[in-house]
Amino acid sequence: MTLQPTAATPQPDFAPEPAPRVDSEVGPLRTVLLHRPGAELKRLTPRNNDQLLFDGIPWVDRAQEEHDAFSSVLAARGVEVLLLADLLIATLSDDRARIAGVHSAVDERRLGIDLSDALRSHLSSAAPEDLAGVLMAGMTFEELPVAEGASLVRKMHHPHDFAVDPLPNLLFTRDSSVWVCDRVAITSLSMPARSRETALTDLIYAYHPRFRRTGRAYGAHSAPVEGGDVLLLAPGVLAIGVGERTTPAGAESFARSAFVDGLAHTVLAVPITQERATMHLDTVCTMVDRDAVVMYPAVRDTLSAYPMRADGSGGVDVQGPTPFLTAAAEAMGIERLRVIDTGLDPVTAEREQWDDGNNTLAVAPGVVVAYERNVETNARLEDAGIEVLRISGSELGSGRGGPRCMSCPVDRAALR
Ligand SMILES: NC(=[NH2+])NCCC[C@H](N)C(=O)O
Repeated sequence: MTLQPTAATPQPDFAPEPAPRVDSEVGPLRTVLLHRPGAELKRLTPRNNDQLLFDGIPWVDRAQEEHDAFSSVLAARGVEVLLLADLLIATLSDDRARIAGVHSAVDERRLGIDLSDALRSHLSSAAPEDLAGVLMAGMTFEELPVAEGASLVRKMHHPHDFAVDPLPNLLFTRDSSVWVCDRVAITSLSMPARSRETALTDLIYAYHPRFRRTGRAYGAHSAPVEGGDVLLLAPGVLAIGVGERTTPAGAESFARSAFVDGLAHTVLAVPITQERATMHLDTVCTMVDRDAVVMYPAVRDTLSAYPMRADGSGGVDVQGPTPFLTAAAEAMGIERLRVIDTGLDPVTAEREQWDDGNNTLAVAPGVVVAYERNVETNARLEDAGIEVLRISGSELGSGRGGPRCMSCPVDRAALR
């Protein structure tokens, strides 16, 4: 029986768009979320850059030029580029989003009651662009729109201290949300310098009209999982790096919730060294084709995995450890996962790994965006038949992230 709409049923006057989804690392990229670096980078100084997870002080204008060129390369390949600031500003025109946004920025433990009240009421009436500006770039005590001498906190802080911390790592949109199938997971970032980023992605996905129909993955879990650790090896197969950022509890909870939601049948937890150079799995390994990865040679033979599957009664069955490449191929249902042999001497390999040579963003199977500076790795990728779209990253790279870190795929076409 076909249900006929009653007169009271409002009819859409256009066919609804198919819901965005991401099932793989390499399916043709249709839509991606980037963040064009802005005023938040101007907050970096030699005194705070370590804490804010930058290895240098970027030249902001040049970083923006490099980023614009990155966006253009994607757009030229037919990718729709969404910019986080644009989405945030549009989101903040919704009053509920504005209230939540103000709440996320004002920390009573830092500001005390008087200053918090004053800042909340100021931000609540700010224009969406101005509120978005504060949410991203933070605010110093000197910039507080509150009369001098209003509170002890105000008097005793240095004018350049942050009343609201800046978020320079917003640039790395990969980490603060991750799409699995047709759902988005707001991650749980482990470093204090980044934890507030997810308040912004949470707002965007909750209130931006574009994502009204998007469901959530990973729910309100809080065990640390960062998107840079999550690789969608194939539909239904995830690899999750466990190291400096994602914890064993994070990987296990993410797997459990993916099984419950029917988003994956196998999740491989992959231990990675807990150090700055390898803060996420995508710093040592990214997919460049349906069945191929580029991998830091030093981990090629040692990377292992704990395969997790649903145990049939709501829990997680854990196996391993076993070699990563074998476990991945088995879960993906392929004979073997090809590793593009970068054949580099250990010193060149270490230098190019540090400069995000292994951190490529696939725009289609066999087509990746990579930093041009990693000359040797890129040459080997091309020898293996991968098309490399080079971008410059002399300034962008100072935050220790490459094309994959700087992008969050929102929609990829299915692999055939
Ligand atoms: N997916 C990635 N590898 N992201 C890189 C993040 C870099 C950032 N400065 C951090 O330390 O958190």
